[in-house]
Amino acid sequence: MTGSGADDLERAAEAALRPRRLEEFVGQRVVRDQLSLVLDAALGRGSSPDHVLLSGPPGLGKTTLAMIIAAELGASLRVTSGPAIQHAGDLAAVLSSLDEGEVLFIDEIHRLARPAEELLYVAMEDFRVDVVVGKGAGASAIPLTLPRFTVVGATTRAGLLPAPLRDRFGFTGHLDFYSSDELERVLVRSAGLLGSELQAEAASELASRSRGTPRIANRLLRRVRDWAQVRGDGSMDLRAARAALEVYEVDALGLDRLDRAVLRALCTRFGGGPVGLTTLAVTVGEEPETVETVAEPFLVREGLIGRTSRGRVATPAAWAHLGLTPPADGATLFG
Ligand SMILES: Nc1ncnc2c1ncn2[C@@H]1O[C@H](COP(=O)(O)OP(=O)(O)OP(=O)(O)O)[C@@H](O)[C@H]1O
Repeated sequence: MTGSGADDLERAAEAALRPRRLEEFVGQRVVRDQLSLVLDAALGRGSSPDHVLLSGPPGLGKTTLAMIIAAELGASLRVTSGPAIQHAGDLAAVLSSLDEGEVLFIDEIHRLARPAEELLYVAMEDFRVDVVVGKGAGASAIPLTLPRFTVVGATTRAGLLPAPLRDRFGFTGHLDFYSSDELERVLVRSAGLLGSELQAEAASELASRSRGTPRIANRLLRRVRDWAQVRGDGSMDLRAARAALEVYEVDALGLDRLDRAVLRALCTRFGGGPVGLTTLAVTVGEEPETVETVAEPFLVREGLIGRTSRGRVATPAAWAHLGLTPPADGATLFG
């Protein structure tokens, strides 16, 4: 199976488990409560809600919430992404095709090309796009009025959004990592949707090793189901969970191969740091953005990596987790 085929299967598997309504959405209590207020008020007024910006590391539920927003509003959802919109005309075409009350989801909104971003400012504020007709001196801008719509933007890099764009969102929700208890609830719910029973001890073990991320929890659940079916007796118990985690090299803290590669490079190649993101990424053979948005948020949250002005540094916990001894001169930033 080609890479894209495997990705399609993964996406289909994810879609089957995705919560459809706000009450099915586990955790993120503050964001859910705030969002519920915005949506209920808009529904009460019979109008479109303010534009919504959702930020946070990958796999925490931004896309899921965008779909839930449309479902709660009874509106259809249009999906696009920053990278898919290369020219202002691409965005103008999407915007001018929107119907009244539709929800436009723009994933990775921080990657919008500048001209498209500036067109979006006016569209979000005034529900208008200025369509340029003609070229050079004869060119003229014709204002095209748009129906009311709601933009839901998602980003893993909120800091990259220019203030004029960020200011046009009436509600901003930041999704943070989930607790083990919350991930257990995600896992039990997903197991039910898969028609399997996940034993409590197995749920707890998987939750503690899913890096605070529902996407990872669901992915590990499917791997445990595979193991139980192929090498076990079919039950998703603690034995199946631990065996599957072993096969997929997920350690006791929930670190996967990339996480450990980053920590090991930091400690063994750079003496614990400080080292720049790009240098670290090249050493582990990944793009800097992958290391920064996929691996680091969890490693920093777990107290294994520190981000300093001079670069990334390994904490004593990182050396201990890898079973390594820090440099004798104690030169690490953390004493
Ligand atoms: N709060 C939640 N409750 C239950 N399941 C969840 C929750 N959040 C996410 N999930 C599950 O995790 C999967 C990934 O979530 P989602 O695609 O929304 O993440 P994302 O933040 O948009 O990721 P990315 O930034 O990579 O696009 C979903 O398919 C969904 O099944």
